[in-house]
Amino acid sequence: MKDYSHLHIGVLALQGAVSEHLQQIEQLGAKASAVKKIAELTNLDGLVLPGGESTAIGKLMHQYGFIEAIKDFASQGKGLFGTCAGMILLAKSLENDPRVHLGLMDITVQRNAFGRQVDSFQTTLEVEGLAEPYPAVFIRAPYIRNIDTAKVTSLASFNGNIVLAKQEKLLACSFHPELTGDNRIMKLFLEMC
Ligand SMILES: NC(=O)CC[C@H](N)C(=O)O
Repeated sequence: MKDYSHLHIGVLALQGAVSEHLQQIEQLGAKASAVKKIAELTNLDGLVLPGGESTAIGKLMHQYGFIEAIKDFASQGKGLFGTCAGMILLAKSLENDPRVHLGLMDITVQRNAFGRQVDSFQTTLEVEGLAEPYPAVFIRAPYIRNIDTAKVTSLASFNGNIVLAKQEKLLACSFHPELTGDNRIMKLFLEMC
């Protein structure tokens, strides 16, 4: 197994699925910390923005100064991985919502994009760079409507919509990679960090 013990990855712990991410990062051999204050960003190599409720997380991020602090973190070349609500937080624009939170990634994201009937589901995805299909769990998930193709690379699609994309050291996915035992997407992120 590859050694990631030199990496220290944070998980933004304002709301949402935090502990599963911490476990997955540790499973891969990196150091993992829950981040509740901006001072805890110091010395991290990367940060996961977890799934949850993007409006709630965004509000708390504004309240605690995380918007500026995370933009600054990204400008230092540190990695950011937005999963589900985290993808919404990274997006430069939202299709069905006037809000922009971090606005770091050149993608347009549609919230709750799969509608009510298929609220939550699991499927397998072909992912660029992975030899075997990846089991992906979607929970009231967003997807990417548009990317700036000069800057962003699509790594996986589902029914013609992008659900995993990368832009330099930013990674965003629609699904919850922390909810299956399969840590290959997290590993992709550690490689970027
Ligand atoms: N599982 C999730 O993170 C859901 C995201 C949520 N629907 C939102 O808009 O914030």
